[in-house]
Amino acid sequence: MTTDSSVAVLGAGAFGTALANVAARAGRHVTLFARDAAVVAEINGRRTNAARLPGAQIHERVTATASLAEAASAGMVLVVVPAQALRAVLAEAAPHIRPGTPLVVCAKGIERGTGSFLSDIVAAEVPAALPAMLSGPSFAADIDRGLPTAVTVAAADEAVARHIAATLGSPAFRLYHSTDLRGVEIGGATKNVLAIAAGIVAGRQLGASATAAITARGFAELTRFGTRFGAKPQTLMGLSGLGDLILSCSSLQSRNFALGHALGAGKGLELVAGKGALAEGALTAEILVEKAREAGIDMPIAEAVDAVLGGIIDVDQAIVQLMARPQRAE
Ligand SMILES: NC(=O)C1=CN([C@@H]2O[C@H](COP(=O)(O)OP(=O)(O)OC[C@H]3O[C@@H](n4cnc5c(N)ncnc54)[C@H](O)[C@@H]3O)[C@@H](O)[C@H]2O)C=CC1
Ligand SMILES: O=C(CO)COP(=O)(O)O
Repeated sequence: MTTDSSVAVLGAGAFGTALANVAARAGRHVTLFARDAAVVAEINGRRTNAARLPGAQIHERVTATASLAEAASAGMVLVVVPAQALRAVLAEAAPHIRPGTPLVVCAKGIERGTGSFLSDIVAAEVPAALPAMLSGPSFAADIDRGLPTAVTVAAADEAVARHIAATLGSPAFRLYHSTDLRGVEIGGATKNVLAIAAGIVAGRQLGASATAAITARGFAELTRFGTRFGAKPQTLMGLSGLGDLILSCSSLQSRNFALGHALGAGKGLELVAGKGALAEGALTAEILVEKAREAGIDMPIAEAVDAVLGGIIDVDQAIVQLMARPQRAE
């Protein structure tokens, strides 16, 4: 592990910007990589990132750069680009990342096409780095306002996970450490798909009982999938699994929930897609369902979300299908 306490954040979206401020508040010098020169100028000049994190004041210890090489040589690197962009960003950054650098993926998803989990992409693209995952119930806007937030950080070596927690932690941002990388990344990827289902239920005004049912049965799916792929049940029941599922299935602040809500309220897929907000669950649903089918795991809610997003069935057909499933033991 490197002893350099500098932190880089690759990706100046909502979450990357919030995490850059988190690291700065923890006393670190932070380099924030944004690919857009105008965003770099705005962060370094006005100390704002109005398009991605409105209202945020960028900490004085954060310096933005458009140079991936400059950012990637920090002592710790947080990668906060959308899951589907992770491999390309890492491939470009790899030559500049020093061996033994903790490389903390803060995205949530599964790679389309390959079915790769995100920590496996790190291992493939930057084999000399130390892969880690940071995930849990945490809206960028809440973190940035200094509201109390708790997340999990996982790395294969507990000392690495502890080091990341110590580097980023502050009174309002609490990190629990774990060695269950797989559990942490599966919780984040899967909850996004399930949040779309919960959003549909709310948007269709099916009632609070239905929301609780879809969340609980969604958690059963998340647990089946996670344990099949090596996650520890304890991790899935923690912040990065159940905790994030509860948050994302209950708040319009979640872009995944909001996408489902719009669908449930009768908006067409084209209209919803045109809104432009990143909903990782919409990008992960198909590959999640494919992996589950291949592994023989029953995930009816995720399948329904995928079928609705694919335009194969409409929202009402999805509800009928879920309710008409044969009765079974819980
Ligand atoms: N916004 C939130 O509250 C939270 C987001 N996350 C996760 O963080 C990840 C990023 O989400 P947000 O920051 O919210 O998204 P966002 O849509 O606000 O920003 C994404 C950023 O990634 C950049 N980007 C996209 N492709 C890129 C590439 N190839 N190279 C460099 N930069 C690239 C975009 O320019 C943009 O600045 C997602 O996987 C999301 O699930 C996790 C927890 C909370
Ligand atoms: O992951 C998140 C909160 O933990 C953010 O949720 P959305 O990506 O659905 O906005």
